[in-house]
Amino acid sequence: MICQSVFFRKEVINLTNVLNQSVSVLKGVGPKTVAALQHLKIFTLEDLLMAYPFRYDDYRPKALAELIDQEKITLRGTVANPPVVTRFGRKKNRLNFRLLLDQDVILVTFFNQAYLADKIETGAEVTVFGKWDSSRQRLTGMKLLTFNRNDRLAGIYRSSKEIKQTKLQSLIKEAYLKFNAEITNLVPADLRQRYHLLDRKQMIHDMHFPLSAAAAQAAKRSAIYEEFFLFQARLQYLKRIDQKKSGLQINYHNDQVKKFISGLPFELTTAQKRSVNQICHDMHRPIHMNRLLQGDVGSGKTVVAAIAMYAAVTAGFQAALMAPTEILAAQHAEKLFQLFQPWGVSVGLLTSSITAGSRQRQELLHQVATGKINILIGTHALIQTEVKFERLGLVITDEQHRFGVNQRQALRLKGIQPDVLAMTATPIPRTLALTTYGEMDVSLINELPKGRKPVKTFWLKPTQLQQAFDFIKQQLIKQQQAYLVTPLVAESEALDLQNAEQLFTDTQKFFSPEYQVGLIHGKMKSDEKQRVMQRFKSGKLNILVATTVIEVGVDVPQASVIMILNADRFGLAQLHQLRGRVGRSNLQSFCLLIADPKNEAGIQRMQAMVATTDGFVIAQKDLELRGQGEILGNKQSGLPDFRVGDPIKDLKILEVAQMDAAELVQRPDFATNQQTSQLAAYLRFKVQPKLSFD
Ligand SMILES: Nc1ncnc2c1ncn2[C@@H]1O[C@H](COP(=O)(O)OP(=O)(O)OP(=O)(O)O)[C@@H](O)[C@H]1O
Repeated sequence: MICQSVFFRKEVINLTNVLNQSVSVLKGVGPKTVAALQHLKIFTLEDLLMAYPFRYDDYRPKALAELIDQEKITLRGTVANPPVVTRFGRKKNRLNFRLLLDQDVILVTFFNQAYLADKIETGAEVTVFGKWDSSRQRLTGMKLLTFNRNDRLAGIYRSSKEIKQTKLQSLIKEAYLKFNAEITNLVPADLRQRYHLLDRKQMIHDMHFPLSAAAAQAAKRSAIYEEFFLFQARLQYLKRIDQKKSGLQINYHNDQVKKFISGLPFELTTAQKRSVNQICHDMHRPIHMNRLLQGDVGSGKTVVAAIAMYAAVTAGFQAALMAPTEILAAQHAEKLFQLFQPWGVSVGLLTSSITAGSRQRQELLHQVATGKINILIGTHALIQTEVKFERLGLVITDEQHRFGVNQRQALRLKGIQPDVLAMTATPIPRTLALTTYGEMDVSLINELPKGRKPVKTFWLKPTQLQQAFDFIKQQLIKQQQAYLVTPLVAESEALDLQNAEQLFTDTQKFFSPEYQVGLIHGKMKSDEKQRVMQRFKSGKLNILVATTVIEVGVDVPQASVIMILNADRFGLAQLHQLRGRVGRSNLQSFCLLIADPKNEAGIQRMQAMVATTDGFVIAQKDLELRGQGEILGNKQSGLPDFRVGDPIKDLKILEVAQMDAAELVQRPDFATNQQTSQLAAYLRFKVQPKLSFD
């Protein structure tokens, strides 16, 4: 029995390997085509087979009576007169001929395809795909088809300049014809039966070459389930491996950590305490920690991270903190420096503006490598190969969805199994959180520090700008500070900068000479930005005019008002982040949204912001509104890219597939059970190379 199952597993892996071969095994696929396919994220035969069409063109000839106006259809008939080519404009032409269909005659027009004239002979039968105009009884030809009795729905794929539609279609066809025997089911039979899903081979066939629209639809339903199921299974499998693997045991000094906590200028909230306990418990276990710290803006994640880092240092380890922007890295470094100085913990800051090869950089790297620096903070500069730690025990990533999985893995590579803590303020609903962070354990900070007052939010029209300025002045009189934010409005960065500069000038005019105004934007050099930020923090500047560079994490508790111009240009998640820059102390804070939205979605976004300050409610609303019109900051949700499934539109399928995958993969007999061994082998194969750094 044991022998059999081992043999069975080996065979499965071999089969998996066949489809994991490079596309170069196909006829006529040389290095150029390989490179072109790679741009479309197609590397292996399996990628090619799973590069599904985004729509279908119907190549089955229809009868005139069946046609609907403006529909793309195919007609087959006899050419009634020789084609006439008329030239117009500089390089344009039109080709007209009449097509006889039983008793009816219709006009066919091809634009700028005069070369087709040679192929259209009077009396010959032709098949034309095009757009039907019923009022003029005219077909605008798009394609002259070579008639094939088996023609059906033709898949239309995402193609590129380097690799054209027809080439892609023929490659997929070839891959399917040659290798379809290697396609094996990954979703176990009982789940396929339960949801009436297609066999995988049939599904892939019908996704590419469906016999009917209904067949394509059924295949798509199965493909969406499979995609979500495999995604989640992979995350769960990673988690399973992580749980089994031995990790670092960080024997921190409990008394020292307690002392450190009681030395903080405030009492931790219950949610912060709970998170600290969970993190410390994980670190102490000889099992690898992979935890997500989720908390709304201003909920106090940073101090929790600081306690974890301090704990690691008391056990003789180093810790690293990776932030998404230089401003944020510098802010963290400054705060942690102050916090840790009395405790004899050394903090270093490494960013790309400390230039390569400079003395300062060499010295810092040396101190990190020899363990003189206990805590290193930085941007993605931390993952460069030149950075070597003496004894890295804990890695923290801030706003982790901004880092790719590879970047996170590269940082982990730097220690021997360091524990990992990721922090995020993105309040995504539970189901979607599972999709993004499914392989992680989660600590949730679901309360704000005591005494915090919800930020009062007002929506004003651009004509009320004067009133807004007056209101801001009242706050400044009370020694408080203000942010004025302009979004990226124009296509060109230069124009955006002009907008910010204009606002800066207007603001100065209004508030000078009593109040000092600063300007910060993405085009400034990083040390310049930091200087401006520093002046704002120290209170030398009363107002900071900013583009969205201040969006994440900036912490200036004395700032109590934020005004956002053209607020309807932002997505809800981004507005919530921006608003989170105020309300970070006991001061009553205000958010003024200046907007004149042009569409319903914009109006609803403004209303949602006024109605609630709860990040989870905002996130839910964001999902509902998504797709209704262009919004900036769409990428903020941090959701992975799927090929066929849409995690928002297909949320129901996502939920079911996630639950099924999680349940299956965590079963003790997952790898050996006949039902799931195929899937286990597939996951092992998919996951293994990526984990080589472990
Ligand atoms: N328990 C607490 N009581 C009072 N103040 C606190 C508490 N915890 C944190 N703070 C303060 O609240 C402010 C916000 O905390 P922090 O910067 O850690 O929030 P965050 O969760 O990282 O926010 P964001 O996601 O917006 O960056 C800081 O000034 C911090 O010193």
